[in-house]
Order: sequence, then C-alpha cells, then structure tokens
Amino acid sequence: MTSDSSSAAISIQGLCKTYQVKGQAEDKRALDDVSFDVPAGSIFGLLGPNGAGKSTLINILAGLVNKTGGQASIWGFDIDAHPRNAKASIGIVNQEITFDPFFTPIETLEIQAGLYGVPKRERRSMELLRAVHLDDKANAYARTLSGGMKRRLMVAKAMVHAPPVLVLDEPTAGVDIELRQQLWAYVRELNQAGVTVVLTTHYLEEAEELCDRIAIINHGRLIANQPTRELVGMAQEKVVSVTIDRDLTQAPAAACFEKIALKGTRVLEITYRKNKVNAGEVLAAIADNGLGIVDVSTKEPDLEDVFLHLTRAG
Ligand SMILES: Nc1ncnc2c1ncn2[C@@H]1O[C@H](COP(=O)(O)OP(=O)(O)OP(=O)(O)O)[C@@H](O)[C@H]1O
Repeated sequence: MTSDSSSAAISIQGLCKTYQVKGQAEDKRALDDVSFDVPAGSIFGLLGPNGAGKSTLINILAGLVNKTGGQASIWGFDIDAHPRNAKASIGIVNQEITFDPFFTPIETLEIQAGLYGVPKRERRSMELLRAVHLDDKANAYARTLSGGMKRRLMVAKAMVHAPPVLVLDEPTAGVDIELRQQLWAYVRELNQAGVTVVLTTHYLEEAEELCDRIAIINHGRLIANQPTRELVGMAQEKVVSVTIDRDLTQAPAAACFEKIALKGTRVLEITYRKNKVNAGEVLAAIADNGLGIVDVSTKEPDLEDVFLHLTRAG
C-alpha cells in the first residue's frame, strides 16, 4: 500500500455513474453518490438486488466502465491518477466466464500472467491450480472443464499477478453447494494470507458466514454499510402485529417499542428488540394504554428480512 493511504484497501468517494440510453430522454443513473471504504484485510460483502449497481461499481474499479463522478482508489492508488498501479492491485472474477476454450488451464494462467507482465520466475501457475484443486486438469482443454471447474479457474486467473485485493462478482451463482464450500474455503485461505476480498452474492447466509462487513446498494444508492454482526443484530428486531378493539387515529407510545405503526385503524405493528423486552411486556404496554387486544401475530426476522426491509424502503 502506498504510504499516504489509510488502511482502506478500496476507497470510494461520491461515486456516480449515469448511462445514456439510446432512444430514451432520461439517462439511467446506476450509481448515485456512493461512498464507502473496504478495510484492508477484510472480507467485504457488497449486496443488492438485481440491477442495483454492483456490477457497474466493480466494472469502474476494473477500468471497464468510466465513472461520471466521484473518486475511487485501490490500495491507495487513485484509478484516474494511477490507473496502472490501481489495476495491478486488484484481481476481478466476473460473472461471465471468459477464457479461450482451446487453451489448457496452465496455458490460460501463463497467458494471463504474461498480460500482467509477471516475469516467468515469479509465476505461480501450478501453485494456483493446486490451490483451486485443478492441478490434475492442468493440461486439459478448458472447454472440457465442468462449470464449477471453470469458475475455479477464473479465480486462479484473477490471482496470477498476486493482487492484494480480490473481487468476486457473484462467483457461486449456479454453483452447487459442495463446490461453493470449496470455493469459500479457498477465499478464506487467501484472506488469511492477507488478501482483501470483496464479494457480491445473492446468498445472504453466505455473506453472513464469510463477510466481516456488508454494504448494501439499492437503486444505485448505498443504504447500509456495517459490520456483519451489527447488521445481523438488526435481525434481533422482532415484529408483532396486534389487532385492538377500537379505532385509533394515532399509534400509542411506550418505551419498550422500537417502532410502532398504525395499519388502518385497528392494527398496530410494533417492532421491539427481543434482547431487551419480550412479547408479554409489549402487550402489557398496549393494555396500559387502555386498549383491548383482539388478535396477535409475530414474525421473527433474519438477515434476509433485514435486507428486504432495507431494500424495499430505499
Ligand atoms: N451499458 C448500460 N447502459 C444502460 N444502462 C445500463 C448499462 N449497464 C447497466 N445499466 C443499468 O444500470 C443499472 C445497474 O446495473 P448493474 O449491472 O450495475 O446492476 P447489478 O447490481 O450488478 O445487477 P445484477 O446483480 O443483475 O448484475 C441497471 O438498471 C442496468 O439496467
């Protein structure tokens, strides 16, 4: 890392991207003033629904898409001022599988290392193939590899220049569970060896299990950026729906409610933290307001609910 940089492996400030769409009067705003840092040494999750702007962000870092505003630096190198150093500091595994099917895995890695100017004596092609359990396929045509093997080869390909930062864009989409576990074990190994990992995934349990920190993007805007345990902590929030015996125009208040909303005139939707109060105390607080309880239903959220809640609100 350069001496003037902080401990951020990636630093993004006010990043914007608008695409001009042919035949449409309005530009498409894919990223809208996005700022966050990826701490060096972390496994960082970038989540968001389809079309949220994740690929756009990653493609800007990769130098494949030009941003329309803001700044980004990788390992302390500004992508505009030091594009070559920035590029050398990052390895990216894209969603699409991209390599020549007529080359063997070992040739694929050697060619990639050549493209990055890695001297022959510093190349680690066989070591990389061993790491992704493809050493026995070193000399097979890439087209004969299974889908999972191709993905693993993509990871090895992204690592040929030993970048300090590795970005995995939906690497396990369509990959079976066993293989996913293998891939994650390798990601953990790389991380333990000091590589900062950024991954986008639709599998929330996966993000929860692997990532130290999670950022959520929705409609091009950053709507969460927290340590994973804090985000999961939000799932400590439980929601209870209480139907009461009379019409209200305003929801009552009580200290034990995190949030309360009046749905229609007779249903109160109360959010409370299950580590602070229990449902009995919540119901007692309603009764204390002089209200009779007709019906009660509860719902236990998980990270998926937190995600849906945040992305729907956005
Ligand atoms: N080249 C382009 N021209 C016009 N609009 C684009 C272009 N690329 C992406 N977009 C739009 O920008 C928005 C963000 O797209 P992006 O691919 O970054 O989302 P994403 O979060 O990566 O989604 P996914 O998970 O489906 O890959 C979408 O509305 C998309 O339609």
